Amino acid sequence: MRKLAEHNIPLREASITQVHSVLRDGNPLIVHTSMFANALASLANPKQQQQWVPLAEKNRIIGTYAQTEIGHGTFVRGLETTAIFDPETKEFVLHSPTITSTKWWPGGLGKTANAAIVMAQLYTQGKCYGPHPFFVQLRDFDTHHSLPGVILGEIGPRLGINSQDNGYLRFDHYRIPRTNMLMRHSQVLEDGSYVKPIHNKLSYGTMVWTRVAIVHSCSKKLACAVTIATRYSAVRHQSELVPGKPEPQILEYQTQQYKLLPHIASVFAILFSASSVLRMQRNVAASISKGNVELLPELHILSCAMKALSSQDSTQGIETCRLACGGHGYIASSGLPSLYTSTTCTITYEGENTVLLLQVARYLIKSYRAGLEGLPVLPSVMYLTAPSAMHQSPPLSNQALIEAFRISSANLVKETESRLCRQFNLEQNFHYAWNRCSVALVHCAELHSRYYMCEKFLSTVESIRASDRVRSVLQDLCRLYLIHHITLNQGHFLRSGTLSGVDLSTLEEEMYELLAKLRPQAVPLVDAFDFRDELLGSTLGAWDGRVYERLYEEAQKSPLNKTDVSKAYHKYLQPLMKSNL
Ligand SMILES: CCCCC/C=C\C/C=C\C/C=C\C/C=C\CCCC(=O)SCCNC(=O)CCNC(=O)[C@H](O)C(C)(C)COP(=O)(O)OP(=O)(O)OC[C@H]1O[C@@H](n2cnc3c(N)ncnc32)[C@H](O)[C@@H]1OP(=O)(O)O
Ligand SMILES: Cc1cc2nc3c(=O)[nH]c(=O)nc-3n(C[C@H](O)[C@H](O)[C@H](O)COP(=O)(O)OP(=O)(O)OC[C@H]3O[C@@H](n4cnc5c(N)ncnc54)[C@H](O)[C@@H]3O)c2cc1C
Repeated sequence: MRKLAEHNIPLREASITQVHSVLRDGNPLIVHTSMFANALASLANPKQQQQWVPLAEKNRIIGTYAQTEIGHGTFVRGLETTAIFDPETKEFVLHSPTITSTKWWPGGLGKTANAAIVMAQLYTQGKCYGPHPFFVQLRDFDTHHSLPGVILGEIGPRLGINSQDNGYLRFDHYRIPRTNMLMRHSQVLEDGSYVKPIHNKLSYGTMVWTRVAIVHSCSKKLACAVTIATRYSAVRHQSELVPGKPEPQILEYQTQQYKLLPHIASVFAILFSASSVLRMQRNVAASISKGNVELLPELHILSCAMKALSSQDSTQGIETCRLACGGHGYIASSGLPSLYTSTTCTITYEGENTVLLLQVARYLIKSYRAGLEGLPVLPSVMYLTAPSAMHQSPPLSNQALIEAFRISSANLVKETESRLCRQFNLEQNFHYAWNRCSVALVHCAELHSRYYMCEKFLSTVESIRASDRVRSVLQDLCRLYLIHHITLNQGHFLRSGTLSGVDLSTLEEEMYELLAKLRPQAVPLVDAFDFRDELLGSTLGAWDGRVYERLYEEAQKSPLNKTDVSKAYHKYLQPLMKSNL
């Protein structure tokens, strides 16, 4: 927190800096500095901001974002916590009517936070207006005791991020002033009348913002993992490449290069996509403050798409890096296990990936249908019904590969939409038909999202200001990324007829050449991420390459090594040895 102040970084931007990486296994303040700060900035009106932001900036108020309940995470409209307006006292009464309405998961909620943005079903004048955000004090600001009517606790150990206190929360007819409803977009007036927002999903804004922050953080996490695994692969010698010759660095094996280099490329692909979504988010935020919400759906879809892809790619990439380090990848001091456990949760939180991809698919199908009818569609999906430009680029050039992605994605959407129509004719119910097509719909969303990421990677590399040599390495990396993802998705390209079997063999051949060409760049590329050793926190990935010494030194710190003979020997082992069992 001192570093944030020193560098003049506003609280709500902390999560897209490296500050949180210092505490890699999560920390109790992360939701305070990210979602809570953002919710105040984007959902509170100016008066409320004056009241709470300075206190949050000074960490007098420490907040969390309490939305998910035991019974509902994905289906936000199904939340059960109620906030009923009482016009007599001009207060909202917060209540948790059922076990399933218990708030569950919020980071920092268990022991750290003394306040929360609570999402609850708003009732006024006898009508329910759906989930709305409320500023709620949970603990006394001086004693930190939970307040009467607030029942709080921690949910217990998790797969990872155990340095955070994820919590539960229940309300027993707990009263808060009317003015604690975050009123930037919708309001309840003193007489209880409800004022609608200009777009009914504006109260979901903090989720959109966090999804964008997650994309950024995923590129950092993956960058840490590839740095560790690549440096280690340059230090580690194993087996014989040529019988009788010295053991080579494991990075010499093509299979090892295939494990690492595509993920180094992926760091850039995610990072460039994150920058592009972040730019869009800033534009949309500026438009919203002028009352224009036209681009909000596009931002929602893009942030869902990029959050889903980047969390999946970084999680898989980190696991591949861990496996690429053999046995030493399994030891905690390698840093890889905690990178994995603190990244795999990004697949689930802030919108479970399948669910987010289905949001993207819904948008693709709607846009495809609108395009067919000649109705206006937003730029990112115009290609679904726009004529192909395949023939204009030299065969298998980068541009041709991007076009192949675009056409294959459009083709898949077209095919899936027909399937949806057929299914609808059978079922006579759109929702059942949708469910019967949902695996294919997720594939549509994945291919579209991959197309976007490839396109961003290529366009950024083409426009980046860099020396010719640096640009040439990035171009090779980008080419590797494109080919790698084409080979992983080859079925789609064959089905759309954009690439032939021969094309795919040619590309595969080129990929193997690229692996060899990029091998000497692997260490410089990860060194260029410029992580300090303290930040990587890895015995395998430190700058100086003293892997074995560091592993040995770290082992000395094991509490079991404090004494030669452990207490357990006297208590359990010796009796067992003497028992003749
Ligand atoms: C946080 C910083 C990250 C940095 C991390 C760094 C290090 C990591 C280390 C440790 C960190 C550990 C933890 C801390 C980090 C983060 C904590 C995570 C916090 C949470 O985990 S916090 C809870 C998040 N919980 C969700 O994420 C719920 C997901 N569930 C939903 O989000 C919705 O429920 C949805 C969208 C599934 C359905 O919603 P629905 O049922 O209401 O809507 P419906 O499907 O009917 O759609 C009607 C029309 O609204 C449109 N629409 C929907 N949403 C929109 C939006 N936002 N903007 C504009 N339009 C939108 C549709 O596109 C459609 O449009 P159309 O009609 O035109 O088709
Ligand atoms: C580490 C961590 C930190 C978190 N921090 C917070 C926090 O700070 N604040 C907060 O409010 N919440 C937080 N959460 C909760 C998180 O946002 C939810 O867990 C997440 O949104 C998923 O919801 P769920 O758990 O209800 O899963 P579910 O929705 O029950 O998902 C279970 C399965 O059902 C499937 N499914 C659900 N709906 C559909 C559908 N419509 N179509 C197809 N398949 C579907 C999913 O794909 C998944 O396979 C956190 C969670 C974790 C793990």
